Amino acid sequence: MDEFDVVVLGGGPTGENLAERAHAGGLTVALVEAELVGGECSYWACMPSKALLRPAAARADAARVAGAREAVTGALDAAAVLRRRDSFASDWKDDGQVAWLNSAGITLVRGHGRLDGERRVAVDTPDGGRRVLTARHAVAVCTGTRAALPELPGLADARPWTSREATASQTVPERLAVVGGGVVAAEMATAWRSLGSEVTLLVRGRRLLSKLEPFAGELVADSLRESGVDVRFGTSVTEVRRDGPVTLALDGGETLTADEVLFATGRVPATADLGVESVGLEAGRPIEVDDTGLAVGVEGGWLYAAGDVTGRALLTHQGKYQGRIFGTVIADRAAGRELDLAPWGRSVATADRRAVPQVVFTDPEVAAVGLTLEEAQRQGRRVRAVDYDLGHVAGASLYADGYRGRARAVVDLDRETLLGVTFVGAGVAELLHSATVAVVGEIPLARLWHAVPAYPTISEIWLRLLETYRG
Ligand SMILES: Cc1cc2nc3c(=O)[nH]c(=O)nc-3n(C[C@H](O)[C@H](O)[C@H](O)COP(=O)(O)OP(=O)(O)OC[C@H]3O[C@@H](n4cnc5c(N)ncnc54)[C@H](O)[C@@H]3O)c2cc1C
Ligand SMILES: NC(=O)c1ccc[n+]([C@@H]2O[C@H](COP(=O)([O-])OP(=O)(O)OC[C@H]3O[C@@H](n4cnc5c(N)ncnc54)[C@H](O)[C@@H]3O)[C@@H](O)[C@H]2O)c1
Repeated sequence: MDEFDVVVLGGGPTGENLAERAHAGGLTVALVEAELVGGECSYWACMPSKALLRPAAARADAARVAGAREAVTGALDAAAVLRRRDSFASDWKDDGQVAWLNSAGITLVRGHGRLDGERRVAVDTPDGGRRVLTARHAVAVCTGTRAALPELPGLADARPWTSREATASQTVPERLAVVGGGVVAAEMATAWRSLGSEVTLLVRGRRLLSKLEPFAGELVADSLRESGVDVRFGTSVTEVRRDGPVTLALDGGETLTADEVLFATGRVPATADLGVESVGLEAGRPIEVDDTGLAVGVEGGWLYAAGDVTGRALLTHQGKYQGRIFGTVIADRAAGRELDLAPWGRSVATADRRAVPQVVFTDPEVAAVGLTLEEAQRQGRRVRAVDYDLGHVAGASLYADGYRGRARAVVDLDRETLLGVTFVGAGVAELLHSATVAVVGEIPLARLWHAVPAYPTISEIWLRLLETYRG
């Protein structure tokens, strides 16, 4: 039997960060990984998807500026884009990340791990063996999610793409059907259209990106349509059949034939085959945690979870944030050090509730942090939405001819601080951190007037939002 202070289950970005912080706090740590160290993000999610999207954005930026436009008349070189994507996915090899684990003093145990009662993890190792690890202080579950596929006749036999194939495909399908209206659907429709696929986007609901401000999905849908994507709202797939190409039966009675179909229909937490029943939790459900990472409903204060598997915020940077905080908490509790549990304190993941930033790398980009107007109103806050057309900002009009975009700030009228900010437009991704700082810092609008944006940058949107609020 192997004994460590901490056993981390899952070596994605969250598990790596949690392991590193626990080790830096003086503990011995084993990290159990069933596939590749680095997790979904490195090989089948953030990195390859953004590598697929970046060439399209670079080309579109140039094509929107007279003078540069004339220099970018050809199509993207799909083979070169896919090769660059491969290198960002490290050719699906994890040597670099394993070297980092070794240098950080963390013990890697390869294999599929399962909880096996209190403080125990049983690992099925690749050589067919079984290794039981025990944890003196904590087990941390960081196993992430898997793609969710709906129950549809014929789907399993039709070999649909999930986010994995959509980010790793070595060929560009001539016709691609995309099912879903969330972030994966919008980004992957953008990416594959830019590489030459005829894309049909089948959205069950009435809008794209429904968790964000409504104008975000509207601007992205308009632009997808202009790029040639056939965007169909209020459309559901009822049956799937593959005989060479794939044929989708749609609820309106029509059929659609494509070479590949991507189901981008959400995620399920990776707890189905994790032995969670052995500690009294329900398989297939997210592991709910408190703000220090402790699993709710498990006695003894030894089981932690972080990242996507908790369902708190399905984003790499939020998982890493939780990993940093919860790893430190585990080390502090083991050493008997006092925790700082006040909101925004060192030992609690307050930002998960108040200030989650996200960039959707479509064209236009969507960058948002904190609450939308609808969420703030649902919480009963006294708020006002301040809107501004980004195209009217001097820096934006220099950035692109006919710049199209919009910004919204959600102002807490009682405190005159910001609860949320959304920017939609080309090149807004790098603006987002300014908004995150304003929301996390609860900076009064009266003080924001003194944060002077450089002229002529897109950041002048801050000044315009403040002027619009003042009236
Ligand atoms: C297409 C796509 C694009 C995305 N783009 C972005 C983006 O641009 N920015 C962003 O912030 N987020 C993005 N995300 C979300 C991001 O990928 C996740 O939030 C992030 O990967 C979560 O990290 P994690 O460590 O919690 O889980 P994961 O990255 O899923 O890692 C979990 C690890 O646990 C391992 N594991 C699971 N079960 C076991 C077991 N029983 N035993 C041993 N090991 C196990 C898995 O093999 C995996 O390596 C994207 C997601 C998708 C699908
Ligand atoms: N740039 C980024 O930050 C980025 C990129 C990709 C993914 N992610 C994260 O990954 C997570 C997963 O993204 P996602 O797009 O897979 O999930 P999602 O929950 O954002 O969207 C799922 C979509 O599928 C639809 N859907 C669900 N079941 C369906 C069905 N049976 N038939 C038709 N449509 C159905 C939903 O209505 C929704 O539009 C998100 O939380 C997202 O934040 C982030």
